[in-house]
Amino acid sequence: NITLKYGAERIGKRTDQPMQDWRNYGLGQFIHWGVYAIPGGHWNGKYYAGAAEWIRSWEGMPNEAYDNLYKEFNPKNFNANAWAKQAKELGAKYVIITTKHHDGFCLWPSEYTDYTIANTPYKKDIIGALVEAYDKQGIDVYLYFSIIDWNHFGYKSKLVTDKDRTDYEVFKEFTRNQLIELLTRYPETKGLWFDGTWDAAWKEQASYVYDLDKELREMIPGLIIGSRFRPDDYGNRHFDANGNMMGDYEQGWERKMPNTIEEVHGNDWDCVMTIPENQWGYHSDWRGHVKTSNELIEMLVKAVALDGNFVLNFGPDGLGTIRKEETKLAKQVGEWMKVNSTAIYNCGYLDWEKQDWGYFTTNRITQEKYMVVFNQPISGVYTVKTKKGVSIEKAYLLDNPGLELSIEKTYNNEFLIQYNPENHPEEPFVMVIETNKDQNNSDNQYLQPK
Ligand SMILES: COc1ccc([C@@H]2N[C@@H](C)[C@@H](O)[C@H]2O)cc1
Repeated sequence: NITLKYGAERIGKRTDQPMQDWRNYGLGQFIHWGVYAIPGGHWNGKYYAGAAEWIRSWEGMPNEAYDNLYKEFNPKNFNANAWAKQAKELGAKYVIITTKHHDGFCLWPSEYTDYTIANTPYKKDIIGALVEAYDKQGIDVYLYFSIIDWNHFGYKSKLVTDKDRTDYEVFKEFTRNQLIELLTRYPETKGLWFDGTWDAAWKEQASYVYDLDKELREMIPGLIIGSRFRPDDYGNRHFDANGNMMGDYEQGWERKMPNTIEEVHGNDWDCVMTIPENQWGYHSDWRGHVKTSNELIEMLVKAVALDGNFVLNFGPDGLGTIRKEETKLAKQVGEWMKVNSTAIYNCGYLDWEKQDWGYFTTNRITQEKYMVVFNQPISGVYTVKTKKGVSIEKAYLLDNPGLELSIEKTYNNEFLIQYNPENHPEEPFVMVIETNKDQNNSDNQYLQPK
């Protein structure tokens, strides 16, 4: 190990209640909304093939044109309560909302720039309305904040000249002011989801970011910040020069998933996922593959089975409407969650060998074990390899506990559960398994979920 002044502040997982609550969410919702939703991936009749929230960087979109779009931002269909209600029905336990994306447009009336919602025809505080609406639904609120800010004169991707450096100092104070402003205005905030921290300029700011991180955490005890925020003494993000994770969970899985528990290095982590292949902000013409509910459910279960959270993104359009494809998927996933969320909420990794039929999850509080089935074996035989001395005594469907499934124990301590449904299930289903080691959990000493 080398000595670091600005390396990982902690080795190992946080064990405080706010972090345990975060760990037990399972499913979250991402909201990407801003002025980029007005063009929705098109300009002058031309189609922008990139991610819609990046359209300002496209040569087909003059900066001048983009930077004036806010003057027509007037989402007359915006209804924060409707969004929060839909998220509740989806089964999301937390929401991450873009306060400011790379374009620098602020969805709250920041006093540190004029480029905010206050100077649009809409005028009203979008973030405040969303925080209140989601809070009312009992959904914890996290704020996305882009360090990159194309609108601020002092933002630089790299520091070359002395003027770059003096301008960047102004930008650093502006960034600090906005973050303090957000946590002051919205003290219900449970955490910050930083993005746009890959620039060389930012990677040189270990000391400033270390102090800012501390200052923000002092403002809201228990505040949760991921691994994308701080650079260490050598400009490393996510993992410091000693390989220790900085921040409270790994933000390394954007539009991708780990496949093994080893890949998550024993850390907490989230996977943030788009419904189309690569659109976070609203694009009116999704091309390529659009994920089905069963694909999204499998990603959710896979994330939970590997001790992570799955955060599904929604990109409302320029008038504040959540598009029909997203509404349909929210309903489908929500219906599945109504029946099966027992295998998701408060659940995580079970260290039994992964089998082809699907994923194991286990409730961290009750130790109850689940098999979430995606690949029904033609044989009707579900193989389960437990740990030494652990035998399966009972197996049944989560949504039909009365129907006990037959279990055979083989000579090498494998268990074969037999299940042949008369008709092919249309979506993933959950089996509950009870073992000889499952003591009566009613009096367990673990903290109860909130
Ligand atoms: C390839 O570089 C990037 C940079 C930023 C992103 C942003 N992170 C996601 C969470 C969205 O906000 C996307 O715009 C994606 C890809």
